[in-house]
Amino acid sequence: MAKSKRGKRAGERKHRSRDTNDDRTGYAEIERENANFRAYYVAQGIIPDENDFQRFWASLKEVLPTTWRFTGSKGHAVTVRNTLLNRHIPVLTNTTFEGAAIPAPTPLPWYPDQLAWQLTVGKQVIRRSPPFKQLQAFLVSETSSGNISRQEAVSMIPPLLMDVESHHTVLDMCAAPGSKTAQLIEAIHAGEEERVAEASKRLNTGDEAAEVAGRTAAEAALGRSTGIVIANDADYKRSHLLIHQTKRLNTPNFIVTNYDATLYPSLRLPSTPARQEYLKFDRVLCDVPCSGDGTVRKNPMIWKDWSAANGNGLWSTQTRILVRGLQLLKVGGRLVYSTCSLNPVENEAVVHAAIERCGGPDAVEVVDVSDRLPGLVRREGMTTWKVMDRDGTWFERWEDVREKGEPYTDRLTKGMFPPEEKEGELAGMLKRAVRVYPHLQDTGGFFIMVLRKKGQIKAAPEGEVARTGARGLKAVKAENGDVAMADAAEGEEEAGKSTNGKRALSADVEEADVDPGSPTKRQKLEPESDGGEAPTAAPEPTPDGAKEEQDDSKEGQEERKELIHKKPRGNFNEEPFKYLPATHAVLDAIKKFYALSAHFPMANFLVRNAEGIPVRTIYYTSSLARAILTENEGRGVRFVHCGVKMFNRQEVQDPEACPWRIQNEGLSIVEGWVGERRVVRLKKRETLRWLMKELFPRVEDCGEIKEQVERVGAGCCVLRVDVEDEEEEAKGVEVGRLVVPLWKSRWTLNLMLPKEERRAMLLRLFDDTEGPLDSTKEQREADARARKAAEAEAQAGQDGGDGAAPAEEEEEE
Ligand SMILES: C[S@@+](CC[C@H](N)C(=O)[O-])C[C@H]1O[C@@H](n2cnc3c(N)ncnc32)[C@H](O)[C@@H]1O
Repeated sequence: MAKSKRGKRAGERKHRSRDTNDDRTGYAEIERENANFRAYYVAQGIIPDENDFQRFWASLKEVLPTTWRFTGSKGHAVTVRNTLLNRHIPVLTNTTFEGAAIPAPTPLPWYPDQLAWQLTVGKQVIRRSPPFKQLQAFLVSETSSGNISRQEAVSMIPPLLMDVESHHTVLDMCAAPGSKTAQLIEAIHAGEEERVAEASKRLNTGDEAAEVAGRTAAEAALGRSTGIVIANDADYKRSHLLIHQTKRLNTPNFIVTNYDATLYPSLRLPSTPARQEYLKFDRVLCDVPCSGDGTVRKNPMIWKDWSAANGNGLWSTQTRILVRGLQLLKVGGRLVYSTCSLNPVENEAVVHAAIERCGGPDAVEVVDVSDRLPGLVRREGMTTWKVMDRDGTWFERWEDVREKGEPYTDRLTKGMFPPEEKEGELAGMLKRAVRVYPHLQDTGGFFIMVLRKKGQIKAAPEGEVARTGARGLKAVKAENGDVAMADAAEGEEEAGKSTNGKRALSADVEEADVDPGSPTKRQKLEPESDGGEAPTAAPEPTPDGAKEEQDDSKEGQEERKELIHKKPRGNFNEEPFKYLPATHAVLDAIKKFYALSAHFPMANFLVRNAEGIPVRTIYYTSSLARAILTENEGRGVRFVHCGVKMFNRQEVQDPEACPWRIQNEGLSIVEGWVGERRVVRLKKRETLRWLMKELFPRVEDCGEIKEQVERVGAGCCVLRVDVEDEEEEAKGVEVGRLVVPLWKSRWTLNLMLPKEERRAMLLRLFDDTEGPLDSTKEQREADARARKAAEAEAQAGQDGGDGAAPAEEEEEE
């Protein structure tokens, strides 16, 4: 039995050989071996059993399976997943290629609801086997419409261990490109569809008494999530990747910032005159920059570039990010620290040092997650390891480094070493880490540790100077094509600079004086240790540091003055976020036209210009996002993004039509609150197919919805699709419940869907591989004739023509 399993596996491998799978230019030539890399991990004893190590080492040379997640709200993700399950999997099962059995995709056993999958066949098979080709077309189409996200399996683990709830404040400190951020956003919105449906039924039937007592935020009464995800990245350009990655999630509970996470500022919240409140987080993710050697299967360049110095050089930044994360965490809150590195110096050593700096196990504990994610094969954390200097000298204890003196004391630091008490509480806690090795279940390598803050912390200064900083930081390709930063020239930096000064990697640091309670000021207060003395405790930044905000010295007053009307400095070019008054005339007109429910929070709309004028686009944010943006306005905070496009201005000639059309992005937020008079209901599958297929279908051909669209009149309305087709559903093709903005011109209709989404839906729901039809010439001519007739009518003193239908695809701002 075991033999036949191995045989099959070998067959699979045959199809995943580098020749067929690895098409990336030049990668095939890279030698997949590095004696130093191997010797390092043998010496570290990360996998003590020799045979096990051999398997581990061999697996690093294998090409990684393709893995993906179904994304978006759970209901939607499940609908798209069902197409894979019901339409593709039956055909793919028992497929052969050149006489060998080809494995169908399988769900990752530990990922909830079968929403993450892996495929182990090579590209050649995919290209040449018809069922796999069809699968590929499905994956490509759903990826381009944002329903599928390609993500490394192991990279999906950290957000699952964060236990995010809908009211949580969540900080993702090193977030770009944002695959984990997307999972955190999904977690914030989990269960929302059901809650909103229930609230909408309750409030729209006038049962206002049923508004939940004690829940003050407008969202809570509407069933919407009240939490927020703040995603941050030090790299300004990469912070924009976060906007792209999360675009299809259309969340108003989301802010992107651009800071060096070691210096992340305390953000203000609405306060009383007596006390300034600051934002603290229920959940923090520190998915820190790392050497990335766990991603070597995907990034073969690591075979060439690997060096122990990479890991040593990152220890200081990683530790400082983690300490800052713990400071920003609420007491009782949960922080996940993760890397795609196998190196204990970047993993257990960082957590160990950070916990010690924050007051030890009494203040911060490691959470035992061994019973979580059943099906995920893992190994426990390490409690002993050694540190290797870049010249190859190994050290078992910090004392040995001190004995040898320079240059080692310049390059290594005490915090890189394991706990002295091997049986102590901290060492015991380090075992609770989750180490995932590539050979355990055919993945990349990953490290995860879940921490809980037990009480207020006062972070001690860095006890030892990590003198491994470098002037230049070399980019190392890491997971998701991330650029992880590793030291290029370890030890080149002057002694001491990397502790209190900023590393080359740091974001524009000028903004650190945004908040008197920011870590920069704190660090200025921290005396530089000579490497052996007991560190003096430095207070945790605000809110405990709110006292500093009350500093009435001349210096303090000057500092506060400076904060007013400050602009973020450096390469930062973002328009301001200006909220519209709820009574703004434009909002009033919108409210009337769409007959918006009185419950909809009209105070949460913003525009992106300094004057606060609705020119082209109106965005919507959650109430908490509004509180954060407005409280920190003028403080120079580097906010990069917030808000979902809700209304776009459209030129219309019909005076009855509102020029502000609902955007597809914002529709799911507002649709439940749009009055019946601007709603059209569709029940037949064929009507939907036709509306998707035709770019400009004529009103007179609308069949079941003709009367309704004539009734709503010109402008934007909400199309509610609720198709019941048992026959198709039995074949696994669920339409589900859909809501789409529909533009009604005088003679034609236009479904306001982005092109890729329209294509993906045509393929998924109707097996249509051609995509939408441009309106036929005939139809254009008919439209032109109709327009002419309308003009003639207008001239004759009757109604004017209608505005041009908006383009099919939403334009970018
Ligand atoms: C491992 S990647 C993060 C991957 C991301 N969490 C995901 O799942 O898509 C590390 C990120 O940290 C950023 N980074 C590096 N140094 C940083 C710092 N000091 N503060 C904040 N971000 C930093 C890098 O630009 C990079 O995008």
